[in-house]
Formats: sequence, structure tokens, C-alpha cells
Amino acid sequence: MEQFIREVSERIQPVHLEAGRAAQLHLDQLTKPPGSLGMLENLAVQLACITGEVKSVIHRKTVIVMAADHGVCAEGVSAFPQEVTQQMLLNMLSGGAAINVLSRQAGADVLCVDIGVKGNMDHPELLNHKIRQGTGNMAREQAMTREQAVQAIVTGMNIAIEAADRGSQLFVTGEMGIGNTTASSAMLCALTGLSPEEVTGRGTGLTDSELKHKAAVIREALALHQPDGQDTIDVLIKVGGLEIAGLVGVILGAASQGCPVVLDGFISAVAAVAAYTMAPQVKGYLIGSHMSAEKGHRLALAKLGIRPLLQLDMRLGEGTGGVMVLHMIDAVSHLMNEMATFSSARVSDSSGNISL
Ligand SMILES: O=C(O)c1ccc[n+]([C@@H]2O[C@H](COP(=O)([O-])O)[C@@H](O)[C@H]2O)c1
Ligand SMILES: Cc1cc2nc[nH]c2cc1C
Repeated sequence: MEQFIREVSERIQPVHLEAGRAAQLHLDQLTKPPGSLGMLENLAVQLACITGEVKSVIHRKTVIVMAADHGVCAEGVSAFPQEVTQQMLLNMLSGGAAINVLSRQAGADVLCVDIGVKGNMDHPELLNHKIRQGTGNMAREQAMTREQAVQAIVTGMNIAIEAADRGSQLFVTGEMGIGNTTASSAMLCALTGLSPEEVTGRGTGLTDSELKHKAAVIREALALHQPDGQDTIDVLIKVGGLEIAGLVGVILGAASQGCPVVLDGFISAVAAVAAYTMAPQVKGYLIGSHMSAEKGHRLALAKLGIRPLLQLDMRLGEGTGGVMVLHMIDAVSHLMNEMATFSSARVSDSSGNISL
């Protein structure tokens, strides 16, 4: 299975830089001062680089919500009880969570995956890929075995690749897992060398003293396991999460199919840092959506060199911030396809010329 992960990673092609240059030339011919559409222009260029087309239209978009539980919840690191993971997953399957509402509005499909939720569920729409009943408590033991980490990545890869084969053209990373900001913070420390105090945030809403305790739990887990930051799988085994490993697979699998990957919040960004550590060529496919209120998100995005489009102070996860950017991706497609050029509309350019 590790061989499969390598093969999929090696299938990720460099993005089409010449299409990106052509997109910039087209943008500069449209009836607006050069650069005046700001970050929407960067988005248009990146979409051209990924799709190889100046005027791409993305019809089918899929949010993949990976759900799993975290043994480290026993240390009192979340404001919510662990059973909320399963309860919210059922809410998503019934269509009542924020991600369902926002995805319906944005015209995206939602795939819900149980990759390691504690408890057993049965729902016709659920993709049941449970690897184990939540992770081990990183404060005392490894989060998962090597086989489980590899299986989780392969699961994410296969789900993305199969959805792309069925016609999905773009993916949004989503997750649900009480305790997963602790695992994500620990992973980010291991992958970057940043300290727990720098990266750890309040997650679902910890108080000041609870936040200090959470950073101390992460510090102790890192001291106990000494994960190797060059080795993504080692980091996942020791302090990771099954849904985070699943998202690493989704990101690499989607990129291997030539699809853009819109990253949601902190957990998704850490999964992207982990994917990037395994396969740096994935970077061109990653689109930053929003800047979460979770403290470490800024640091994870900085590691990737990604500037997100939105700052909405969201910290929900599920893929919700990512889906907000789907509206912007649609807007960019319309601009590239429908705006008049200086010559077609007979508007003078900055030199006072009307080209024919
Ligand atoms: O996406 C984010 O930036 C984000 C920030 C804080 C919390 N969350 C969500 O809240 C849950 C994790 O929070 P916690 O406090 O239980 O670690 C998990 O289900 C995430 O989807 C998500
Ligand atoms: C209610 C609730 C919904 C969520 N969605 C993602 N993480 C969540 C955490 C909680 C607590």
C-alpha cells in the first residue's frame, strides 16, 4: 500500500505554467485597469495553470468530509464531548449541518466518510471506511499503527480518484472530529519545528486555562514520541488523526487527477502541509479559501506560501470556508468567459489607443 501512495504522488503533474501566462495576457486585455481584479486575477491564473485552459468552467465540485475521533479527548482538550463527532456526522448525512446548506447553495456534492469514528453507524449515504474506533491517546500511546496511517491515506486517495473518475472536477477538503485541533497542532509542530504555544488555539472554544493545558498536553506528547518531521507517516502514527491522514490522501489523490483542491480551515491546512512534505509538487493544486480564527492556521498557510481569499473569522471546519470560495471560483469563470476586451468594446487603453 505504501507503494500505491508513492505511485499516486508521482502521478501528480507539474501545473501548466504556459496556460497561466496566457490567462494573465487575457486578463490584461479585459476592460479594466491591469491587476484591478486583485486576488481574483491570481485565482484565474491558478485555475488556468491547473486545468490547462484559460477559460475553464468547473461544473462538478465535491466536498469530502472525513470524520474520526481522537483518544486525546480523554485529556480534556476540547470544549465539546467526543460523541459530538458521530452526532454531527449523522446531522450531515441528514442534510442539516452548515456544510450541507452551504454546499447546496454553491452547487457542490458532499461525501461523508467514517474513517475512524467511535461508535457504529448505519446510513445509506455514509461511506464506511472505519479503520479503528478513534485514535489512541497521544498523551500515553501512539495515535495509530503504520498500517492504519497508510490505510487512511490510501482510503482518501481512492475516494478522490473515484469521484474524479465519476466526473468531479474540483475538491473541497472537509472534516469532523472532536479533538482534531489538538492532533493538527501537534502535527504542525512536528512538521515545522514550531512550538505548541505558538500553534495551539482554542478549537471549539477553550478558556485561557484550558488552552494552556492543551498546549502542555501537546508538548508532552511530542516529547514522548519524538516524531520525525521529515516523515509524514511517522508524524501521523504518533500524533495524527485518521481524518487528517484521510485528507492527506484526498489532497494527493485529487491532484493526481489534475483537480484543484480548495483547502478549508486549520485541520485541512495541516493535512496540506503533511501532503506537501510527502509530495511538494502538490502545491500548485492547492487553493487557500479563508483564514480561520484558529491560531495555527496562519502558520500552516505560511508554510505552504498560500494567501487565502477570505477572512471571515470562521472556525467551524466541515469544509464550510472552502465552499464559500466556490462562489468566487464561479465568478472568475464568468469574468474570463464573458468580459469584453478593450478591442471588442472599443475602449481606450492606458496609452489612449483603441485597438482593432
Ligand atoms: O477549520 C477550522 O479552522 C476549525 C477550527 C476550530 C475547530 N474546528 C472544528 O471543531 C472540531 C475540533 O475542535 P476541538 O476543539 O474539538 O479540537 C472539529 O470538528 C473541527 O471541524 C475547525
Ligand atoms: C456542534 C459542532 C459542529 C461542528 N462541525 C465541525 N466541528 C464541530 C464541532 C461542534 C461542537
